[in-house]
Amino acid sequence: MTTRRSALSRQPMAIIAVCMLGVLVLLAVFAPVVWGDEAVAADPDSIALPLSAEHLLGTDKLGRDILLRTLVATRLSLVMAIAATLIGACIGLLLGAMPAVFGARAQRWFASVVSTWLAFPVLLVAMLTVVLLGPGATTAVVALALTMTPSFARLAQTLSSRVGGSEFLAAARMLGVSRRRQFTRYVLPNIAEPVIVNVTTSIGGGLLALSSLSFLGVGVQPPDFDWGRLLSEGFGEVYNSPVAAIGPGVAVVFAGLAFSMLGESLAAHLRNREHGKALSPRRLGPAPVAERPAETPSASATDCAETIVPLLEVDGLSVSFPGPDGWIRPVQDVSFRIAPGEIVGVVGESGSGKSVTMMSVAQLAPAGAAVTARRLRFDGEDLTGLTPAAAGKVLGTRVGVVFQDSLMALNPALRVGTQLAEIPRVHGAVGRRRAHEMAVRALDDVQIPDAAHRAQQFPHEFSGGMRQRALIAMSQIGSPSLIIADEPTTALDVTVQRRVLALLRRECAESGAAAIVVSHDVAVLAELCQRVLVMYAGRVVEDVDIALLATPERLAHPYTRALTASLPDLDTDRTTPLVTIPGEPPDLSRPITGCAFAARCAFATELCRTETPVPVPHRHGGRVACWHPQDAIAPDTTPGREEVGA
Ligand SMILES: Nc1ncnc2c1ncn2[C@@H]1O[C@H](COP(=O)(O)OP(=O)(O)OP(=O)(O)O)[C@@H](O)[C@H]1O
Repeated sequence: MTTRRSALSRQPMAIIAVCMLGVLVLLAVFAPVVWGDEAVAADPDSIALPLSAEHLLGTDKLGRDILLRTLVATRLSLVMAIAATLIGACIGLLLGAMPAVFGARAQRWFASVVSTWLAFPVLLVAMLTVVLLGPGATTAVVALALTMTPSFARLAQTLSSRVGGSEFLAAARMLGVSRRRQFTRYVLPNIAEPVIVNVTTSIGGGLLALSSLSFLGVGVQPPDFDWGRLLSEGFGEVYNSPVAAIGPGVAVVFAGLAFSMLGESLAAHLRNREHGKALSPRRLGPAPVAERPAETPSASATDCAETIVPLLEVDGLSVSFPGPDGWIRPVQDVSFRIAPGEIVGVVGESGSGKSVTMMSVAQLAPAGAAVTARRLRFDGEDLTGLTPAAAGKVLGTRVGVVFQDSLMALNPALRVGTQLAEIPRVHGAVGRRRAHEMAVRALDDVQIPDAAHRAQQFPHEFSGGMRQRALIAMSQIGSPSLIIADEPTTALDVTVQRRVLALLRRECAESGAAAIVVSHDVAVLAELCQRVLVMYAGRVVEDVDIALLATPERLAHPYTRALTASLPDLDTDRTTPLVTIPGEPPDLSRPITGCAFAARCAFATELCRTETPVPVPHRHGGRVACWHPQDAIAPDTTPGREEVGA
């Protein structure tokens, strides 16, 4: 709550809006008390006076001071606008959000009522109300509330439809939570914020609408007066005293602006909060770049396959996100190479930075990420220092990405075939018909039955496995040299997983594309990959031949050993509890001294707690970043490590 208040109080627009509202509230409370009598008492000696020092806005035809009347009218004008908006919002919320806790039939009925109501012209509703109730302040409030109700209902309907289909509400229903409680505890809190923002801005609009009604003579009736009434009277005298209409006019604009600005500030604040409570990068200073000890050769320079020109070469990749207390560093000094046609796995505990690393390589880092690298080369082209947009252009169709969540990765509003065809159309300047043929062929290639028909369908009409295959087809359609698959089978059941994996392997074999496959699943990687990068706390701690995962005693890093024992695979008995690695991964928002795994490692020494190990070539043929590698093949003779011992 403190954060929320302080974040809002940093917005200049919010400060101005609150000051303006403060003035209005003071006037609404005190003006009628202080100037109430003066504002209504006629003075025959001061009839229709022009502006003067005594009467800054002149007087009306009964000799009353127009400025004082404007100030006194603040209370009635605000109360009416707020009341009408709140009534409209409450009825709208009931109509729009209540159906979420009833069945689909009720939702359809309520949706029809709201749509019909929305179709009525606003003026017609207002006129009808006046005809039925007769002119007056109450009528104006009712008329305004009735015209506001359907738009609030539509907003609530849209917002609550997401909650209506949510699993937590379904669970509440199953638990027998009453409808009233479902509405107040489950639906309302989840739609409250945007509704509150809308109510605030609507009060500004309501003020204008009420003033118009009073101006037209169907709102507040004498002897009562609001700003609209005063405007109407002022316009009546516009030829004698043009300033008479200025006061109430300015008041309406002032109050309308105050509410609109407050609403906008609230909306901006909520938008910012969606992106986390992070400090702005400007306040945080430049993003940190991981230092490499001077005497250590670059990991990529000592990497395997020296003779092969790598397809992808990543050296010293670091990714940071602005956080509430400083930079969060989920990826630090990551280096690796991928040879053409090679399939490499990436494994590590949740939060170890696998996805952020690979998405950063593909120039798809999440918004707000600060990505730096000493070297980033793809297919002979140097991407170092390019903006993500420029690097993304270079990568074009040469990198295909298979995302984890196929439902989120596919555009729900476009047919699957159209989405696939978009790639050759945009990147290959291929004609519409040819691009569509390519899309159908790509779907057929990934064994989607009746591909021509399926291409016409929307993503929600596909099963999870089919969507994932469509994503693989999408990643292939541009004939990429590298596929980055981020947990491509996590959401699928075991049988479908195997089919999707076989497909991915076949696609890579046929096209000769290299692939990076991020997964929690050792079996997935074992079926696909030749090599695996093991990540811990944002660093690659071991780079090892996939075959060694089956023989943990030959793995060098204590973390890799613990991880292979803890990760489930396709054949894991899910009814028995999984082995867990004792301890917690480190907090990435704090600087880590030494090896990040030291606190959880049985072999850690003082050196591990003070010096960060970098990946160096190891006798198992890969690389390992550990002061005490554990493989039992031969005693550790790595220079500089003898004195530490295991
Ligand atoms: N948009 C973001 N803003 C701030 N921090 C982020 C953001 N995205 C990721 N992170 C940070 O990066 C860390 C690594 O995330 P990443 O998704 O790469 O982990 P992962 O190893 O792929 O985990 P998982 O296997 O659960 O997907 C996260 O724990 C989080 O702290």
